[in-house]
Amino acid sequence: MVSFDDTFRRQLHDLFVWRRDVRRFRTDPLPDGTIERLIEIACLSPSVGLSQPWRFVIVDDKTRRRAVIDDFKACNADALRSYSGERATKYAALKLSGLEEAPGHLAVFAEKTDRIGAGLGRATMPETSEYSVVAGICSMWLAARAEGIGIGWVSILNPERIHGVLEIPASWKFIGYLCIGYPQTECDRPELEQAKWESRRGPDEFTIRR
Ligand SMILES: Cc1cc2c(cc1C)N(C[C@H](O)[C@H](O)[C@H](O)COP(=O)(O)O)c1[nH]c(=O)[nH]c(=O)c1N2
Repeated sequence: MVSFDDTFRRQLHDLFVWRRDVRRFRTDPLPDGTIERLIEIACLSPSVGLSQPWRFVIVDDKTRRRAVIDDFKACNADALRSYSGERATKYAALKLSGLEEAPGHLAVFAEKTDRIGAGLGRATMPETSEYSVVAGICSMWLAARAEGIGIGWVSILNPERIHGVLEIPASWKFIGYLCIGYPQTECDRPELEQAKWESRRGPDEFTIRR
């Protein structure tokens, strides 16, 4: 049996508050095996029917990394064009990926056709495969922060191009691209809040009763 005391619960709460989406990384390398260990933690996460649909691609190859960075730049330029006025000025000033500096790159996919789990829980909601993979990413995100490692999720990418760059099986669905490394700074507020793009709102705004 394992039990958790108040001290642990307070620390866990601090972990939730202090986990950040990190875009500003130090360039020093991660100790060998760090990403593999974070993947192990992700694999402890809940998944629909225990289907474990997560698929991880550690991207070390410089040419592929460069192609991902180029894709980010193209997608980010497109995104900027969708804003105008003050929003466009603000958007242009945001740093929305740490792809250039982060020592670790990890692409995450969902395999929706695998027989693991025998389809349990997915018949009416096939999207639960993707939800399961996101649950895995969240575990990894928190576990990393507990060791002072930052993760930044990059979604400003073209999934088809990422598939091509990484030569990924067609049945894997792209979920997200993670930058992993040591953060330059720590903060208890999202960077988008600090940049006055959006602010974190209270749960009352998102909760109803029936
Ligand atoms: C699915 C998904 C996709 C993205 C993100 C998150 C998630 C969950 N976030 C990070 C996002 O901006 C961030 O989580 C919020 O701003 C809240 O900040 P903290 O994570 O609390 O620091 C994110 N950030 C960024 O700079 N570039 C990106 O492309 C994305 N994409």
